[in-house]
Amino acid sequence: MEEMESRYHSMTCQAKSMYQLTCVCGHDANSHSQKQAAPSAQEQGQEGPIGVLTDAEDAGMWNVLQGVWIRKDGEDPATQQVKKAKRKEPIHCTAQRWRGPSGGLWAQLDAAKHSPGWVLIEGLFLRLVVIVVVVEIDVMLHQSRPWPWIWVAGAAAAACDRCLGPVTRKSLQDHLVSPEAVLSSEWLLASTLTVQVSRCAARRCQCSEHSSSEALHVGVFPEGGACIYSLDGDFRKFCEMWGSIGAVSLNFTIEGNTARHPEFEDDLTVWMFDEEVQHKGVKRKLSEVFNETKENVKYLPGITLPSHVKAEPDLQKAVMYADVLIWVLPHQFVARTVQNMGKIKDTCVSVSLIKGGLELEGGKLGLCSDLLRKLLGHEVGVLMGANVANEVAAGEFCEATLGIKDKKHQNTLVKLFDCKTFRVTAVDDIPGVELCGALKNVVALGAGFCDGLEYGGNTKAALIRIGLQEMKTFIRYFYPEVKDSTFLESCGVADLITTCFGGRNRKCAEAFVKAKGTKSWDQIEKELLGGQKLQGTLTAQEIWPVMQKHNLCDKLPMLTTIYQIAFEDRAPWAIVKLPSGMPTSAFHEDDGFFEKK
Ligand SMILES: NC(=O)C1=CN([C@@H]2O[C@H](COP(=O)(O)OP(=O)(O)OC[C@H]3O[C@@H](n4cnc5c(N)ncnc54)[C@H](O)[C@@H]3O)[C@@H](O)[C@H]2O)C=CC1
Ligand SMILES: O=C(CO)COP(=O)(O)O
Repeated sequence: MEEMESRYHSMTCQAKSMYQLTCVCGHDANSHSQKQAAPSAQEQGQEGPIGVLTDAEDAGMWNVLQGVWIRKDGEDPATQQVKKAKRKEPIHCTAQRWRGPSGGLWAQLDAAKHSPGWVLIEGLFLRLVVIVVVVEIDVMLHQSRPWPWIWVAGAAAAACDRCLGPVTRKSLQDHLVSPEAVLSSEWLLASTLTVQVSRCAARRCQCSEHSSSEALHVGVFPEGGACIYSLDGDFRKFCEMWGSIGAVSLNFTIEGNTARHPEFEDDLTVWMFDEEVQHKGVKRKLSEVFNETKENVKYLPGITLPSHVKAEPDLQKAVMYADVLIWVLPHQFVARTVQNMGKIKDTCVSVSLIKGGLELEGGKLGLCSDLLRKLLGHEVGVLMGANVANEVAAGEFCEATLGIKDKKHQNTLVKLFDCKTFRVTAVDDIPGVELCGALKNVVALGAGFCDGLEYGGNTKAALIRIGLQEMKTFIRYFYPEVKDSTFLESCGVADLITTCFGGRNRKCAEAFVKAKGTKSWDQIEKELLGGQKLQGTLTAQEIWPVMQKHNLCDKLPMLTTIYQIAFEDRAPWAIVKLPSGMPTSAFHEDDGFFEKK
């Protein structure tokens, strides 16, 4: 788990500076090294007697800023065994230093605090070392792209952006070496390869701000992982650049945000459940048409998505390198999809946009995100809100609520999703967010009945209010810890309103009433949704046995009535004949809804 966290963390831009070894006196490794005259890159490898122990000016503590340190165990620093490990606590060193054959400077661990060993405090050729586990080498090698230096190039390009504008990845790749060369290489050889990369970056960066000596060096450990060095050790600049490589392997990013945040990779892969569609009079695969036209002609016609969004019909290929899986499919397909997914990265995190999929499990109400968490074995957050798809795709302003516990993931995911037209607020209330998303679809059926009966705005507003009240009662029954404030987020009241006015559940429920019992829900779904799926009816069926089992029907008269109209032939007008004596409001000022100071 620690390893997983470390890997994922390393891909986050928030982790920018944390792998850096810094002396606790406040200097970073670089500033220490600048106590002496800074030699050229070529000279650095020769500085100090190779393999001879020397005394530095200071013994002391070093901080591992990016959480990972490189060490050798045992008394003898000449050992070939190099280990990477996660570490948050400072490292205590003696004043003993040892310079390895490739110029790496090792400090002896203080035996009073650690088991015998050595820690790398300066990297090859340079004054400071930054070790970053970015991507596993096998992942890089099996990418359809030519070679991992694409990612390196991404960093180099970002480094040059300020002076030259974007440098294309293609042009940088021309200078790069083959992956096989690295696989067969020793770790020291990898450092030779880095020179080629840095030359490549330097050639493209000729402004006074980025001299060639500021280029990045990137090496690859034979056992996996990448190692990034800044040549002359300008730590601040390096940190800025680090952001661009740290999360650059996020395979799934939100279009638009990739342009704003260079730390996310451009590619956005969408697993597209393949089906045949008629396109310009010819039967073709949906994914093929999408990749050609960038339009999902079946599910989101009329919207052209940017060129870096790619459809992948092969589920296993689509997910195998993803760092973030974003779940947006009707909940009835979730379990089957997970079963067919094959291997995913250990460090993956999921975000579910799925509204529905509730299940009673041993008296507890299970959520779709619980199922995903159980099947996938990794962190699952939820993103819900007033987000009718075609409006979001058209770039109209809206908000969403991210429910997630883990702060590290929260920061990255907010950055991934949040933009000017899609504002994301994070809360740590997963059940509150997710259940609001699921239940509002049932209330929307009530709003649709109301429209089918051609009642006016006041009536619908009353239904929305009562619906929100019942949502809260239901949710609190199973999850008493759910916060009142969650209902005021986009996932609560806002999603309820938009769905009751513009959603598919509303639309189908209106048609259901107008058909006066002549059409089934399946028929209406087929006629009106063109292959899309209705979630509110399924969710109503999911919660009904739960409400019965827990004697909630009396407390939830509107949800009960909606179910009875939808599935038990109750007359639609019953929606406005709710029993009297219901609580007039679940939201009194004194129950915490308006959070007290
Ligand atoms: N459409 C919307 O406005 C929003 C939808 N959601 C939620 O996202 C989830 C998905 O909804 P939509 O994208 O609207 O889907 P949808 O209701 O339009 O259903 C069609 C989708 O299901 C996929 N599909 C069909 N058969 C499949 C199968 N056998 N296996 C896997 N996938 C299959 C199709 O490829 C297509 O992407 C739902 O839980 C919904 O509540 C959340 C926010 C907004
Ligand atoms: O969830 C949605 C908007 O946030 C979409 O709602 P419908 O499924 O009712 O269209």
